[in-house]
Amino acid sequence: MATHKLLLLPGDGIGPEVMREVEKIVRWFAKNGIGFETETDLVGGAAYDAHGASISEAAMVRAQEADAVLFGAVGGPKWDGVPYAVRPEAGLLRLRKDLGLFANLRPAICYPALADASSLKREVVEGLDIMIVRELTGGVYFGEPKEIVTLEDGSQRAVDTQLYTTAEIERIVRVAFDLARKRRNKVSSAEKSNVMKTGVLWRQIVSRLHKAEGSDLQLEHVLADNCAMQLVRNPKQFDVIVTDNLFGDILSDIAAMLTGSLGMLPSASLGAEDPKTGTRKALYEPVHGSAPDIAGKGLANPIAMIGSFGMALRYSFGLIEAADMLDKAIANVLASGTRTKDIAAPGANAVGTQEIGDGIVKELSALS
Ligand SMILES: NC(=O)c1ccc[n+]([C@@H]2O[C@H](COP(=O)([O-])OP(=O)(O)OC[C@H]3O[C@@H](n4cnc5c(N)ncnc54)[C@H](O)[C@@H]3O)[C@@H](O)[C@H]2O)c1
Ligand SMILES: CC(C)[C@H](C(=O)O)[C@@H](O)C(=O)O
Ligand SMILES: [Mg+2]
Repeated sequence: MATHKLLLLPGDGIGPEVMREVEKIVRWFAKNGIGFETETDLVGGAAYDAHGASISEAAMVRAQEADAVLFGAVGGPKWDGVPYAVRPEAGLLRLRKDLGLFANLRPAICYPALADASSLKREVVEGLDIMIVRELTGGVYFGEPKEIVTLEDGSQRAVDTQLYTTAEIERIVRVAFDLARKRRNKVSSAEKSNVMKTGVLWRQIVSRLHKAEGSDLQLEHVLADNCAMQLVRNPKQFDVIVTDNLFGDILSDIAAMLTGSLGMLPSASLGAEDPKTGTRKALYEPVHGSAPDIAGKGLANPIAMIGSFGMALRYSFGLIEAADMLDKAIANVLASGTRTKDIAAPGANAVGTQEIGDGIVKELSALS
């Protein structure tokens, strides 16, 4: 039996709570013929408290050596005063950058049972299945200079730099084109070419690549602010949305609410394929954060985290049947009315984090 090496980085707040539920799923698959070898390490505030850094060098080595990293969430008010370079979120940014995880796939799928849990009307979201492809290692998150400078008069000036190169744009657009070909053949490219030079370059490159390599696909350019509005007005017009790091961060939180809750959206962060081995570095994490307002109460929805493991089965291990089965198990649990508070109907009884994990394990057994 092949054994897949997983590094689990639960992190802070609800991170460890949702990771515990994934571990139940991993154990179920291990018992049923898909072997996983897991290691666990610290990241974020938990790593800062232990080592004074938001990820240790040893954990970075483990991440480089793993077949896939499962990441919970980092951050929280406890670390508000921590210096920028070692704040909890820096650990996540370092993992993305050092592992070269430039392609962040954030699927927003409205499960049939949740069409009434969305912020929007049932008919607007029923059957929704869109894929946001977010560039993850460039843009304003990493551009230099990035600093706060104190001026002569004692006042300060803060600078962040939005920077993109041709190569960075080309590789993320190719990921979006490839995904669209397996879906509904439509790509919407979101930027702000009306005010940003990076947006102008982005649009030029998307148009050029479309002509040269993607003429089988339908392409539209959409300004990012309009894209945000259209996601709320009529999200089903989209198939694949490709966008930069910051716009992708914001648009995916909007998309999450179309599916019922931020606790529903999984993600895959992928590196380039190694031509020799055909493998790629990968990290899987929910789109949500550490949710300090509900942490420690057993209320967190673990489906975004469990769905992220499903993406690992699909994208890192090519276990499509297992991934489909996990999706079906999630859909069945939701259809049975078992819901955490964030997706429960008003007035309906909600269950806790653990009941969702247990319910999904039970469904997996029923389906197998
Ligand atoms: N990938 C990450 O680790 C990540 C992502 C986003 C934010 N953060 C960090 O998390 C901290 C808190 O940020 P925030 O409050 O702005 O965003 P958040 O995503 O943690 O929470 C926003 C809201 O969504 C709710 N929510 C989030 N996940 C949920 C879940 N699984 N089930 C039910 N409800 C859920 C929270 O209760 C909260 O009301 C910050 O330090 C931020 O930097 C980390
Ligand atoms: C925690 C933070 C650095 C992160 C981001 O901004 O990319 C988060 O919001 C996300 O969506 O993954
Ligand atoms: Mg975000």
